[in-house]
Amino acid sequence: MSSLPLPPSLPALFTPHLPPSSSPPSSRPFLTLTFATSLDSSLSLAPGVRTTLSGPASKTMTHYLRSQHASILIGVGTALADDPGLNCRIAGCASPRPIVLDPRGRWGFTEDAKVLQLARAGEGKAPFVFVGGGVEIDEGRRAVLERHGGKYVVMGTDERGRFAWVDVLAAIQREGLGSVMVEGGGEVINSLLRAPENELVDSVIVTIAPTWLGQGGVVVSPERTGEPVRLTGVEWHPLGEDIVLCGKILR
Ligand SMILES: NC(=O)C1=CN([C@@H]2O[C@H](COP(=O)(O)OP(=O)(O)OC[C@H]3O[C@@H](n4cnc5c(N)ncnc54)[C@H](O)[C@@H]3O)[C@@H](O)[C@H]2O)C=CC1
Ligand SMILES: Nc1nc(O)c(N)c(N[C@@H]2O[C@H](COP(=O)(O)O)[C@@H](O)[C@H]2O)n1
Repeated sequence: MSSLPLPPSLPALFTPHLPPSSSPPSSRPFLTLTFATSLDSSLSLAPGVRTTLSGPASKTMTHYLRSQHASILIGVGTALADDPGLNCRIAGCASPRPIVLDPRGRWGFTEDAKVLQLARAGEGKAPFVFVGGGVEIDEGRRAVLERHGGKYVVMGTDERGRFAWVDVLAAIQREGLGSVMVEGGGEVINSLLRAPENELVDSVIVTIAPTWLGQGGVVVSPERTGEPVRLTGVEWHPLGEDIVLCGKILR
């Protein structure tokens, strides 16, 4: 796979919004919430449809962000829709450990999944798949995952079949992963942006693409469980034709 060139000015712009390179031991991983959105707050044209929003410059930024996190997290909806690679394609950069939230065990991957192809090629890492306690794990699939260096992690779920975000972060911490970049999709982002879960978010980096996807898309709009969720300490960085918004959630 061809690698992306890293513009020398890029790291300095984003370092203040990324996990600190050295910090005292923390009780939970540093969490960066990052995604690309349209002007009408859509992540994709429709559920299950892979949709390119980022231009080349902001896509490179996303790969730089991947290199600066120990792990990258998506929901199973994104795994099924996008068959993503979840690696870092900047030459010489480390790739994060992919984590897929799959409480009901819906991800029927084979070894042709892009993330596993990349792991085999030494260009990425195999995923840790977080499944609910009631899931009957397919032993063939477990073997495929473990052969590539991945694994299933069994977690407790709430009455709606969801993981509590504090439990997800505790499990990530137990794996020795000190930071996580949450990339999507809609359900994952909306569940993390609502109060009180949004207290777990350390940094927000959003690529805004100059496009309206129209109705029917997967929309970022969290349930209103408290005050409106506002960012503070905001910076806007134009990258190509996109603009990248960085900030912290106002407490
Ligand atoms: N533009 C962008 O940056 C991105 C776009 N996408 C797009 O988003 C779409 C997928 O979004 P969704 O359908 O909303 O799927 P999703 O990726 O948010 O996955 C939803 C599933 O994840 C699991 N999940 C979510 N939150 C959970 C929690 N707290 N505990 C346990 N399990 C949880 C559940 O099984 C749920 O059904 C795709 O079309 C994809 O292309 C995805 C990532 C980034
Ligand atoms: N930053 C960004 N811009 C877009 O336009 C996107 N569609 C996404 N999607 C996310 O990236 C994953 C694909 O990753 P690979 O290129 O296959 O490694 C996709 O699954 C979404 O999480 N991101």
